[in-house]
Amino acid sequence: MDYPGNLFVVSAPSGAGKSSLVKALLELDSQVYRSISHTTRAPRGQEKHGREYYFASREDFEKMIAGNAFVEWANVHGNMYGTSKKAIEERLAKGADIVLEIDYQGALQIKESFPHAVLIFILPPSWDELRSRLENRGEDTSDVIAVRLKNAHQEMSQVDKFDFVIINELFERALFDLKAVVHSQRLRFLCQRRTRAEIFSSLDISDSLENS
Ligand SMILES: Nc1nc2c(ncn2[C@@H]2O[C@H](COP(=O)(O)OP(=O)(O)O)[C@@H](O)[C@H]2O)c(=O)[nH]1
Ligand SMILES: Nc1ncnc2c1ncn2[C@@H]1O[C@H](COP(=O)(O)OP(=O)(O)O)[C@@H](O)[C@H]1O
Repeated sequence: MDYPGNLFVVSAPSGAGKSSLVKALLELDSQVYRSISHTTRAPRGQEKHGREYYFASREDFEKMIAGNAFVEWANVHGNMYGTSKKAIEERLAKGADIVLEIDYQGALQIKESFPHAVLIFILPPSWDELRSRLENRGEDTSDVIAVRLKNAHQEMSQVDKFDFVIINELFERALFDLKAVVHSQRLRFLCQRRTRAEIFSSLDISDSLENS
């Protein structure tokens, strides 16, 4: 499968700041869209169906798996999460850039199906900071936080399978790094994904290089 749009995958342990960073990126960059995943997790306080996630029953989620509706899915912290084909294929085919906020299992599945996908891993500066971000977010019970911190060890051990690592210590610095990755991929895209004729066809220099 190959598409003209760029596909960015952002993974991180819970609380590292991936949702905040992706949200800030989208506010600054109108050419990038966030894919909305399906999940069996219950909505948090402010979350809305169709905005943060499509919230689904386990039964409906399993029907979607059986119907081959997902490009990737995984069980994360005891809930099912998946990216539907519908969520990304139409937009990518139109040349839009898509960002997926998914776990490392999903990220690795995406790389298999979309070798051009750019995998970005966000790390917190320390365990203490990760814990305090989860606690201060105030969305999860202490049991849920404990599971997420425990799973963070396994998740962080996957970091070397990613193309880029961003340390989210100072938020603005991490956002700058994320923007830099997106920007550099757009520039690289020209050479990676287009023939020379396609690159030159939009430029005045196309004729002079035709026979070289
Ligand atoms: N594989 C996969 N993981 C997902 C998807 N959507 C979200 N996740 C991951 O599931 C994990 C839990 O997400 P969430 O419940 O929103 O909690 P948070 O990470 O604490 O914000 C995170 O690692 C997400 O990146 C998806 O469509 N596929
Ligand atoms: N660089 C940062 N410094 C301090 N707090 C941060 C930083 N980045 C994110 N946070 C806060 O940490 C909490 C977790 O961030 P969030 O984006 O929800 O993480 P994730 O999506 O990875 O679970 C939120 O309350 C967020 O406002």
